[in-house]
Amino acid sequence: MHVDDLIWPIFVCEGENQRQKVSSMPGVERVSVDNLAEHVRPAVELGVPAVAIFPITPTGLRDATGTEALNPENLMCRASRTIKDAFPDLGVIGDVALDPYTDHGHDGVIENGHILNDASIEILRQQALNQARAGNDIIAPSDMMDGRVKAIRETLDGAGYETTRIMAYTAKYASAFYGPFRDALGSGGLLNGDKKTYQMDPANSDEAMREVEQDLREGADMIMVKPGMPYLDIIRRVRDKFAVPTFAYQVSGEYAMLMAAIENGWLDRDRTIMESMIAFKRAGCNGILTYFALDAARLIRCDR
Ligand SMILES: NCC(=O)CCC(=O)O
Ligand SMILES: [Mg+2]
Repeated sequence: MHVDDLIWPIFVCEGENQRQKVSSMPGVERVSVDNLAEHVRPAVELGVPAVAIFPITPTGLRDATGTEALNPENLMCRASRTIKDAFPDLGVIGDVALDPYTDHGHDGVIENGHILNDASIEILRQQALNQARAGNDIIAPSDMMDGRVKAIRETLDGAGYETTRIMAYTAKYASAFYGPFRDALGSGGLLNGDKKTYQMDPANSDEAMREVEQDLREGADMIMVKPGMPYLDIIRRVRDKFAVPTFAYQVSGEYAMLMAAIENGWLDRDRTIMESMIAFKRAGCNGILTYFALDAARLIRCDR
């Protein structure tokens, strides 16, 4: 386990001098762009190689097709430029999906209650390009539409962003463990229905193999399994079958669950955090997206 294995997800909000607590994720904050460089400085100092930005779009900027996702001045783009200006060597990852921008909370566009796969992809490819132009090093499509990796790769290559990498949220399960994240983004109350027609069934493990095969064929550089701890078997299957760079996302619900027990004194903080990290490595992960990234980095460096 190395500090190099860690990716820190961060929440960015509008306003000035904001640092808002996320009640269901103790220790996690939403930070405004003016505070962002200070916020990520410890990650840089600890040697964490990358952050993943999650913007909180004000309700008034959300609409049915996620128009704000394509705005070069949106929160994601301003956050990305701010981080890159302050710390050019810190990797910046941007999610591509419409859920932070839609008024219905779905990852794509909806018609008569159904997600429109191909119409969504046409927007997602432009969203990816918008983020690449802002300086994101890695585009991380988390929408789960079929064919989006190929479309995004073609769009990036066509615009001269051949070196912008794609980390595909490939095996993203329709999970209850995302609850606190939707709380952090303020999208929980907005969501109409559920995401089961495009995210995966937790009972299905073979489908994850087909999803990985497809995303790799379409040009994904790295693939991700999400959530993390309840899906270690999927990570192991992916590593054994494909031996490609594989990442896990230890999601908000996993963080909330561990923090709740830690704060009650029911679990030992440091040992629990590190054991959860080591479990990902043992399962075959090359990297871990985790809200514990700074804590884990300090523990690894033993300078807490
Ligand atoms: N696309 C990013 C997420 O959905 C994160 C989920 C979580 O942390 O619960
Ligand atoms: Mg897929």
